[in-house]
Amino acid sequence: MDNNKRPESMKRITTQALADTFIGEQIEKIKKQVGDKKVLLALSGGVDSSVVAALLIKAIGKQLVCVHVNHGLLRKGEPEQVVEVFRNQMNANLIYVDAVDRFLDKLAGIADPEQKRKIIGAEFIRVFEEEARKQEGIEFLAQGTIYPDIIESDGVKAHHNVGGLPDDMQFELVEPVRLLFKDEVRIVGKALGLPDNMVFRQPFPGPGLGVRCLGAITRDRLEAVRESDAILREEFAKNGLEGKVWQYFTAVPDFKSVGVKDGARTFAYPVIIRAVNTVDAMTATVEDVPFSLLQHITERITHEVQGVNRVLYDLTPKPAGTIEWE
Ligand SMILES: Nc1ncnc2c1ncn2[C@@H]1O[C@H](COP(=O)(O)OP(=O)(O)OP(=O)(O)O)[C@@H](O)[C@H]1O
Repeated sequence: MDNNKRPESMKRITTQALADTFIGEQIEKIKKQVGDKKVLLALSGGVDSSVVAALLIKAIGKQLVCVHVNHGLLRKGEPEQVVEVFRNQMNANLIYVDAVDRFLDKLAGIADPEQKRKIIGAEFIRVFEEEARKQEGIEFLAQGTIYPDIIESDGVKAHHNVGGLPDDMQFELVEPVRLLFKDEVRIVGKALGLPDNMVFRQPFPGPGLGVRCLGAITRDRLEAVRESDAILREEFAKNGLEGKVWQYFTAVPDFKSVGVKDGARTFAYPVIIRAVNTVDAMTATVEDVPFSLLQHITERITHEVQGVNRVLYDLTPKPAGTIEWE
């Protein structure tokens, strides 16, 4: 049987009951595959790796070693939430790596988006590899590969997660959600007791806020992206747009403009708001956000976020613009 093909008889997981059955089956499978050995997992706090972590914790408890890398490019509150949910609530074996300085030092002065992405990806593998080498007796690597990853890689085994590890570090893979579609992964995550804001999280680029802090990343602009993004998310949630708008975020360009505050001249950065809807990410339309809400968000960002004196709303559909700015 082709392990990479979803059997036609497999029912779409649409209810908690179906999710519970799936969870029960996977726990048995994982126990059988892993035995008393140790499993390593890179845990981003995104839906896929979080669901895999929760499943494995249920199946093998502390035999799972989760590694969460804080590279400084995560959204506000995310690294804290990973620690709270997995270490404090689920009692998981979680290694939290503070690699903020390491990533930001490597990225200093790098303005080209492609180069930024490459540096972030390569540094992530390096940090993960270092942590893996500190562990003894790891035989398995768990991954949040999902069915679209397999379909997109055309049946070739998808090492979508931590591909790039050196040859002497090849582990047997544990991929319990590999035959599931995203909506099913979310239902399974909910059945496993993961918080809604983790399970129904909007898509987030791999390089994180790094590609929303446009041009060469600086700490002040990165904080401006993180804080303005948190305000945008809070206001969208309060005003019924969370779960309705497909993706929304802020970006901060690397130029300043003149403004005025308390009667004095300012020279500070603008924040760009983007809020789009799409079916397949190939094209996207701009959300018609109520003007009064945009005004309120502008008021909050210009008052609460350091070093910002303007807010712009990106009205560009895809095409001509892409969803992300970099
Ligand atoms: N900061 C991080 N710390 C630990 N692992 C990470 C981190 N960022 C990414 N990963 C690992 O790389 C995988 C792929 O990351 P990517 O950002 O492409 O997200 P994804 O495919 O949507 O998965 P997820 O929903 O788990 O984030 C993640 O599933 C996770 O295993």
